[in-house]
Parts: sequence; structure tokens; C-alpha cells
Amino acid sequence: MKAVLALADGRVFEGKSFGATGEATGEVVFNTAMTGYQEVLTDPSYRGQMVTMTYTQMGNTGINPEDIESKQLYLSGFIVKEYHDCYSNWRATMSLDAYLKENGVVGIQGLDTRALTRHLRDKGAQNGIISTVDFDHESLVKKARAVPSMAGLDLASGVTCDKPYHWTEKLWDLEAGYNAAKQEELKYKVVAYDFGIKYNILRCLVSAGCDVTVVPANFPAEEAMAMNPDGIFLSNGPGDPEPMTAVIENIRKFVGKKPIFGICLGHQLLGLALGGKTMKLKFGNHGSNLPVMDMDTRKVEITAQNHGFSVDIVSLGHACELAHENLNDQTVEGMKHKNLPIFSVQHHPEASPGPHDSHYLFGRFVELMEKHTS
Ligand SMILES: NC(=O)CC[C@H](N)C(=O)O
Repeated sequence: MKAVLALADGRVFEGKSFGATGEATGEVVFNTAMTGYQEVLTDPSYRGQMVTMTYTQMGNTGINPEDIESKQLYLSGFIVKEYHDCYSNWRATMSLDAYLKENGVVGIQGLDTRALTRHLRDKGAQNGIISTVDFDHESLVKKARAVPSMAGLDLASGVTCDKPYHWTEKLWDLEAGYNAAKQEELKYKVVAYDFGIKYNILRCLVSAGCDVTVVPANFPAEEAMAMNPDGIFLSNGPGDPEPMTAVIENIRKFVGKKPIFGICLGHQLLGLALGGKTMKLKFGNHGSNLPVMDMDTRKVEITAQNHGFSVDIVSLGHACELAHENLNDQTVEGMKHKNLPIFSVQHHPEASPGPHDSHYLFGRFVELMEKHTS
């Protein structure tokens, strides 16, 4: 069956339908990861976006019950060059096509994703529509133009958990799979704010020795402090951090009181809570192969990233210094407070999908808590 992708600036791509049929809209971004489509599909940070993969073949390893990063799919559309229905993997239980259908995610395949990526790179990420019911280019472009811009949208409130819960699962072990940590392994009490948290962040925290309680985005700082945590963690999540004013105000209450570690949206919210500014990038960084320098050690790590917004470090000059830098576009990849036990990164040390070069950051958080626990 035919499917069409139309962008708000008038560019149209024709392809074939896979996954769910119908119409889907969102901001179209490209992801440069070669593997890990299942983690991409279930990353809550993609809410409101349609993702095109620059790697050419998708579906080859099917879908398994273990590589999910949240309880559902959040992105609104999936755009691939070549979909392969014949999957092969020892853990696979279903095809990518069936998975998208089951979860109502509209897909399109068989289009020139290289041309699409170059277009987004040159003109910037923008809204689009995939349709399997309307093939009229003009009408589709009009619909794409009517989609609200990502800038100014608070999307995290729609993906956070309803109530606090305890997380005990550790990182995947090749022989044993996923296992719960024993209570005696968990030395540091961490309250983790869920703005759309990925499971592997929670596993990394637990494997680093953290006793993790996940709380909703609007969980009052006073109640979190009453739990007497050793540290506060701020998660990744979708949308623009700027409109999340109540959350930013709440985060400010931990500053100077507890060690804080933030990832991605959590890093951006922390930047705003410390008095800085954030901005929208032209097309952002989405992939598993992005070089970053740790400014302390001058070591370069290859990182997983997924963001369209960025912290403006100049706006934070008085409080924070640049701790990590993206070597492709020189964006702020991490910051640390000059006097307080507070640091954050724009990239994803939990990977999933991606290399594990940055796992050491969870150890840094634990070291900070060790130093500052009274
Ligand atoms: N992965 C994330 O946390 C993304 C943060 C934010 N939504 C952005 O696009 O920049």
C-alpha cells in the first residue's frame, strides 16, 4: 500500500506503508544509530516526533520483549529506507511491522532517506505528516503546516509516572539476563524524577549502587527531601524544557541541599533552574555515534544522543562550567557547578542504544554522593 511523507516546507516523499495505516504528524528528525531501533521506538523522549533512520535496513532483528526502554512506543511515526519482514534473532518474538501495527504507529518505507536526511540537515528539523489515506501533496503539506511547533511544548507531563515506585533491576548480564539487586548492594538513596525516564538509566543507577525511588515530574521537593535521599536524579524526556516552569522551580529547591545529576532534558531543566537559558537547535543530535570530549580528562567518548534543545553555557557563566563538549557541533554536552555537587550531561550515558563509553558518569554521581553524605 502507498504511503506519503510531506514536510511543512513543501518537500514530499512517496513510499510504501508499513506498520499502522492512517495519518500521523510530528517533528521529523533523523537518527544515525545503526542498531537499536527498538530502544529508539520506546524512548519517551521521542514523543511528538517522527524518526527517520539513516541506516538503510530496519527490521532484520525483529522485536524482543527485553530491549524496551519504557512501557510503550511514544514516537508518532517511523521512516525507513528498507523494511525487512524476515527477521532473525534468538530473542525475537515478532516482526517490526507487527509491533508498529499492534501499537498504532504509522510507518513509511521505500523512500530516499538519504535525501530526506540531507534536507533536514540543510533546512532544519520540521513538522511533517505520513499518510496512507490522503495522497494529495498540497493537502498534506497544509496539514503538516498546521502541526504545532515543538518549541514551547511541555510534553513531559504526558509521559511521567502517576505515583512513586521503587526500581531494583540491574543492567543486563549476558548469562543471567536482568536481575534485581540485593538490598545490601544499594548504598545510596536516590530520588529519580521521571520526565520520561528510560529503563536503562534506572538499571545503570541500581548497578552503580543506588537505591532508586522514581517519582512523578510534579513530585514536591519537600516530600522528596523528607525521604532523606543522598542524591537527586533528573531524567531525560520529550519536548521543550522552557515551559516546564513549576518543575524548574521545584528543582531549584534541591540546589545547595543535595548532590544532583541530570541527563538530557534533566540537564536542560537543571540549566534553567540555575538561571541559564536553553535554545532550539537546527536539527539536534540523534544517534549512537557522536563524539564528546570530557573537558577534565580530555578523553573523547563516543556517545548516544537524542536532543533538539541545548543549554546556553554563557548564560550560566557565573554558576557552572563546561564539563563536556560535543565535538561535531560544539554544543554544550555537559556542565558542572563551580561550588556545589551538581553536574549534568546532554548525552545518554545509559546508551540503549549505543556505546558504553560514558557509563563512568553514574560512578561520578556515586562519588559525589559519597563525598557529600553526612
Ligand atoms: N532525550 C531527551 O531528554 C531530550 C530532551 C529534549 N526533549 C530535547 O529534545 O532536547
